[in-house]
Amino acid sequence: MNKTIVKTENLVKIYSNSKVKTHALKGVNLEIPEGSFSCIIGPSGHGKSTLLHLIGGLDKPTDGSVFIDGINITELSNSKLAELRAQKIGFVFQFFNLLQNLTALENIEVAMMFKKASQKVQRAKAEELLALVGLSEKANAKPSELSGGQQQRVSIARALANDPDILLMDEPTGNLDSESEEEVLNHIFKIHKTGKTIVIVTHNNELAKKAEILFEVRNGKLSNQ
Ligand SMILES: Nc1ncnc2c1ncn2[C@@H]1O[C@H](COP(=O)(O)OP(=O)(O)OP(=O)(O)O)[C@@H](O)[C@H]1O
Repeated sequence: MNKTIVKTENLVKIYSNSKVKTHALKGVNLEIPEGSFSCIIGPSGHGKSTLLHLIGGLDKPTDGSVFIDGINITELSNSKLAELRAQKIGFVFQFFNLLQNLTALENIEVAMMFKKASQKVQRAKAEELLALVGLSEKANAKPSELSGGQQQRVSIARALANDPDILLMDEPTGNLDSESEEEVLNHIFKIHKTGKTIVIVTHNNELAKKAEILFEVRNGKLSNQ
């Protein structure tokens, strides 16, 4: 059994907007082993993205803790958290979030901005990652010149730029046709084989069937808790 790389303890998230309070997570405990492939499923609005964002340190819980590789990230300062996120976690979103004025290659290089490596080394790494997702010939294309599936493959390459241990994906195929979806999923499976821990929020039943671990979120709780 591999060591636990992600752990949550009694994770609670309440969004408070003026008069309305939404109890998005009501005490989630989970453990994810290093190198595993997990999916988070469940009905719309029940807390899946909230859980993923808290695991990745994109938002703070109202109560409870998130441990990444044994570090309680809920206790870190914002700058330490940003550092840990950059080193250990890659994110892929449904709508790609690429910078429109930059080429595919530059979008990947930007993610390495905070690294000390020379520009030459960063370019070589960006080229290697574009090749990994099968897009070497699109290095100089802007996002608007790429299909949805190709844009998502660039955003996966960008998420890998700092060689993170953990890849978190929020409905990575939610905006793709079935052909692009299959292509993107094949790249995700290939990346999993390199030893990365992968966690995907998805409504896609076929993808969920392939998960080694399935977490079902219902009404802010895991369905087995
Ligand atoms: N920033 C926010 N401010 C206030 N409420 C929020 C915010 N983000 C999410 N919520 C609320 O928290 C609850 C859980 O939302 P979340 O996005 O985690 O659900 P989800 O399961 O990922 O849904 P979907 O499958 O539709 O993406 C919902 O009631 C949602 O309206």
